[in-house]
Parts: sequence; structure tokens; C-alpha cells
Amino acid sequence: MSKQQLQEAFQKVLNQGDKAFVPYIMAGDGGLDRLEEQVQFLQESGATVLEVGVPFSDPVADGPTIQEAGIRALQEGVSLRAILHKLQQFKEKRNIPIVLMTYLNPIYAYGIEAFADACQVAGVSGLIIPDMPLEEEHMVAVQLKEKDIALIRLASLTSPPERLQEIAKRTEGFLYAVTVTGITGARTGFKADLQEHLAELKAICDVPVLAGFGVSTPQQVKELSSNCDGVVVGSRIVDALHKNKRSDIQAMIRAAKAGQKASIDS
Ligand SMILES: O=P(O)(O)OC[C@@H](O)[C@@H](O)c1c[nH]c2ccccc12
Repeated sequence: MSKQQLQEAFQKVLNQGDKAFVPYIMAGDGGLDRLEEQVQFLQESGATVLEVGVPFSDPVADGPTIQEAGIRALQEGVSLRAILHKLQQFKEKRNIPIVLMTYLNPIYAYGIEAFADACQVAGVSGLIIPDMPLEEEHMVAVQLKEKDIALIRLASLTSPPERLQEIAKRTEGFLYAVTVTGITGARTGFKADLQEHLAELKAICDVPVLAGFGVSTPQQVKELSSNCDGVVVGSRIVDALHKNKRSDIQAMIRAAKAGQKASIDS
């Protein structure tokens, strides 16, 4: 059911000639009580799928904006357990698939089986676990498969071709194409052959390929979408939610969608 929810959500936008837009938010930034309303807002604003981050004390892949959001959430006392419980509470009210992004440590602390179970009960459709290499994923992958939860793999710029093949083959839900060598956060430019890299990933992957890391302007969204199925935007969304600049987010999603359409037409 959950993997299918992801597939349907992507198919719907792609069949319309649109591209996917996946915002990332940090659960508990501003207090966990705000999560339901934030999800509602992004759903209504046109997000295809939503990535929900779990705050962690040692977020090795994250840049300053997301690190700070994580610290704020941890100060609110937010835990993985509390996030899953909250997601479960308003599960029936949302119609957007949720992908949870968490480092491996909180999953181990929770217990893999109990975690997979709680994700299913909470209506989580997929998982991103950035510090879990392919070689280590077996145990978690088996438990998630049993619960029909997609394990979304990340393709990095530095992976050799055979490894990218393997990642593209194994990934479920979508392939997360990391666009930079480094951490999350807004940037001004991407490396020259990124478009080629995205096109290569598209060619070897059967599920949608989404580009993420450093995407923060409608122009970047438009450029990157021309060679893949859509984008993930984190830091820009986290920052705007924190500063309560909601119209900025709406404008960005609108412009992004228009830009993506234009990139298909041209
Ligand atoms: O913040 P950015 O640069 O827009 O990047 C996306 C991102 O925030 C989100 O997908 C994410 C947040 N933390 C991560 C850790 C690993 C992989 C992905 C993520």
C-alpha cells in the first residue's frame, strides 16, 4: 500500500506533464503540535510527496539551516517515537505520502522491527537513511520490505558507474540524486556536468529520479527538472517556515511548477 501511494503520487503529476516537488521539513521545529498544520499547508500548496526529517544530535549530512532546525526541535524534546505517534494521529486526514528521513542511530535505538511496525501504523510510505551504505542495509531493508515501506536510496556524485547501477536497481519509491559533493543547504551553482549525470541516472532507473541538495530557487528547480522527474527542496522551506514566510513557499512552489512545465515545453 505505502509503496503504491508513492508511485501513484508521482505518476499523477508526471502524467499531467508536470514534475514532482518534494519539500523537506524538520519535524518538531516550532513544536510538534505544528506538524499537522505544516503538512496540511504544504499539501494544499502543491507538494507531491513530503519528506519529514527526524532531529538528531549528529546530523552528518546536514548544513547549518537544517542543523539549527534540528537543534530547535531537540530543545522542544521531540523524539522519533513522538513524531511517529503524531503522524499516526492525523494519518486519515492527509492525502500526501510521507517519507521519513532519519539517521540510522535512532532506528537502532528504537529497535528495527518495532520501528518498521510503528512506521506502518503511522502511515509512513518511505524512508531515507543517509548514513546507511548499501553494504549495511540488509537488516533494515528486510524489515521495511515486510511492511511495504519504500527504502529510498541516495545516488552520490562520486559513486562509480557500477555502484550507481546497483543503487538505481535497488531503490524504491524514487531515486534521490544528490546534486553536490557535500552537505545540505542553499548554493549558488552546480557542477557543469550535473545535467549529464542526471540524464544518465534517468536512463538506468525505472522509478522517478529526483534531484536534491542545494536547490533553493525556482530557476534552479527549472534547470534541474529538465533532466529528471523533479526536485527535493529542504533548507529553503525550513528557513521560510521558521520565519513564517509562507507566501514565499507558495510562490516558490507555484513558480517551480510553472518553470518545470516550461522546461518540458521548451
Ligand atoms: O536542504 P537542501 O539543500 O535543500 O537539501 C535537501 C534536504 O534538506 C533533505 O532532503 C535532507 C535533509 N537532511 C538530509 C540528509 C540526507 C539526505 C537528504 C536530506
